[in-house]
Amino acid sequence: MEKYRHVDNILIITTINNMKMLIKGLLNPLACSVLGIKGYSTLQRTLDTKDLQISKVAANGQEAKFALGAKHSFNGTPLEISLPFELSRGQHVIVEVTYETSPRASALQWLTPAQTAGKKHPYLFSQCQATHCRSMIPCQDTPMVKHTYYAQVSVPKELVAVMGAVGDGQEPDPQDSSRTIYRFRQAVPIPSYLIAIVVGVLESRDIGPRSKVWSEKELVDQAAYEFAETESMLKTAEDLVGPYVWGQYDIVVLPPSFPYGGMENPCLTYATPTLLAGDRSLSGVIAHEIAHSWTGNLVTTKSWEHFWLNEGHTVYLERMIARALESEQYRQFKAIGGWKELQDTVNLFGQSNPLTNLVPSLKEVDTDAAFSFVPYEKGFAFLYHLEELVGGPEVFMGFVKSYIQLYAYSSVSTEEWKNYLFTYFKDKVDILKKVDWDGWMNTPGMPPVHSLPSQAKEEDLASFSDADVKALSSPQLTEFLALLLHQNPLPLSHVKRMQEVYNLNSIKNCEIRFRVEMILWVWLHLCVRARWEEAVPLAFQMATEQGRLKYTRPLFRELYNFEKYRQEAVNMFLQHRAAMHPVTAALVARDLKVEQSHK
Ligand SMILES: CC/C=C\C/C=C\C[C@@H](O)/C=C/C=C/C=C\[C@@H](O)CCCC(=O)O
Ligand SMILES: [Zn+2]
Repeated sequence: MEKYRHVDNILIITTINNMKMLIKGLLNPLACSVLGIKGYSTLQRTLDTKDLQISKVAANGQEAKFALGAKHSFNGTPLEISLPFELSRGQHVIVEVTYETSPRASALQWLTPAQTAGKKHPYLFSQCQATHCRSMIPCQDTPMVKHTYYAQVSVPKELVAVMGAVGDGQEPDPQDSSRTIYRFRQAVPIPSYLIAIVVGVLESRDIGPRSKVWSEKELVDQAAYEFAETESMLKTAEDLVGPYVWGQYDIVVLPPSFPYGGMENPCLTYATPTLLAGDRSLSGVIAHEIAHSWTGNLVTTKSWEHFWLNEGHTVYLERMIARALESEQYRQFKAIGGWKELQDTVNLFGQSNPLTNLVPSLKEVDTDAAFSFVPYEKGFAFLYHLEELVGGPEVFMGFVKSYIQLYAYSSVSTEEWKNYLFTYFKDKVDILKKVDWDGWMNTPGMPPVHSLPSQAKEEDLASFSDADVKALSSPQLTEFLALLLHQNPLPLSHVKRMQEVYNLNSIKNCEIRFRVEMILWVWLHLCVRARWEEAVPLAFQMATEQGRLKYTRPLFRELYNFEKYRQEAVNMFLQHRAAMHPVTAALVARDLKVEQSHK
């Protein structure tokens, strides 16, 4: 099968100025062969855009007429280009779009010097998944289309630019000696959501033969220590699923406003600074992002309805890496934690909410609002269930490796994945036919089968002694507290007793800034849910000092649900909104029933 069908290239020539990217994006020949073309005779080409100011379009150097279509509430505006000449089948044409981005581009967060660790220079980072690339580049903003790209980025010489691509040199900007040009090449075809750029006062440290860690200098040595296991994770993943095709594997630690734990941009994984626990206890997120180098970035979901193909397989592979590096018991421990995350999500969305389907309909649904742990943990639970049916982890990993080899560089749907599962396990078709496919794929709520190891039970909790809890490692203590979050709200007396015994509130003074971010988040969630007023100021501090959605949204929701502090929660959000990432601000506004901002 031709692996590179419809590969086209995007050339990005950009000058980064304050709050704007002035870009001349060039779409190369083959682009037009996939641009929603209705037929080779028509001259209409359509690209996705959002809040872009288009100044000029040319085709093979000839000015081309263009028009922006109807603006959608969250999907942006189609850019319709009329080519000034007829096209014949297979003909090549270069489409050149000159434009600039908006200060409110949803893919970009522009940080003032005050919001950075160094406090002297501004900072920019992009987050394109799922459909924000169109606010940065006019493109075919769908995971079913893959393209290579080459980029030339001009930035003030005090700043450094990195991208989700292999660096191709840098030199002073010939047009402005106060600026530097950085060049990048992504030679492996990728979907638009994996285009990534970070610009700031960045330093790097080598952490392996193909890996650097990047961040502001204030965090870079801590980050180098935290992510020192990267190469062993990469090698373990290669042993499991084949060669790493991307060349470089770097990690950039972003400012605390970054909304996610990590993001799998090829060659450049993004990481939240809340992973800098000081004891490498949160490196599972890096294993997750490394696993995406195969499941998600090489084999990609064809549309966001099939997102579970990216995330379910990646969580499964992440936990197989953990199994190889730690133990099968550790994989089970993480699986139990994942099942509880799934229970939380289903409780939050509602048992009958169709967005808790493994394959939801997303028609007219904002993917950011639809995002949850369902594709991750219901997807993992489903693959774990299949693993048990077909004969265990080694047998099922044979399928996963084969599926990756077959669909590498392509985009896949659930139906295609299922067809190959039946082909691969042709001697187990009778077993596979007994799977409750509709119950797993198209039914809301918890899975029809719970095949994970038994949960710690309520009575187990009671058996914990003070000494037991004090002996727990960070991840174990986090898991212990998370167990309590899944029970009914603790009485205020219990939470106060826990504070007496474990002195968890003092945890905020820990010498390493984020060491117990996760524990503190769970502990504060428990306290506010128990309506313990003494915990409220710390909860507000935690909810606003970092912007990881996994922490920020639940804390703001819990504070909003604490009647006495509802107005304070709204006021605190309004006070911090301008400094928040646009996606975080939009989602917390929705949670607190506050009007969206249109800055
Ligand atoms: C059913 C949902 C369909 C599509 C959603 C796709 C993307 C949603 C968009 O909001 C981007 C999500 C990016 C996630 C990045 C990293 C995650 O793997 C980890 C998030 C949890 C964490 O903070 O650890
Ligand atoms: Zn992921």
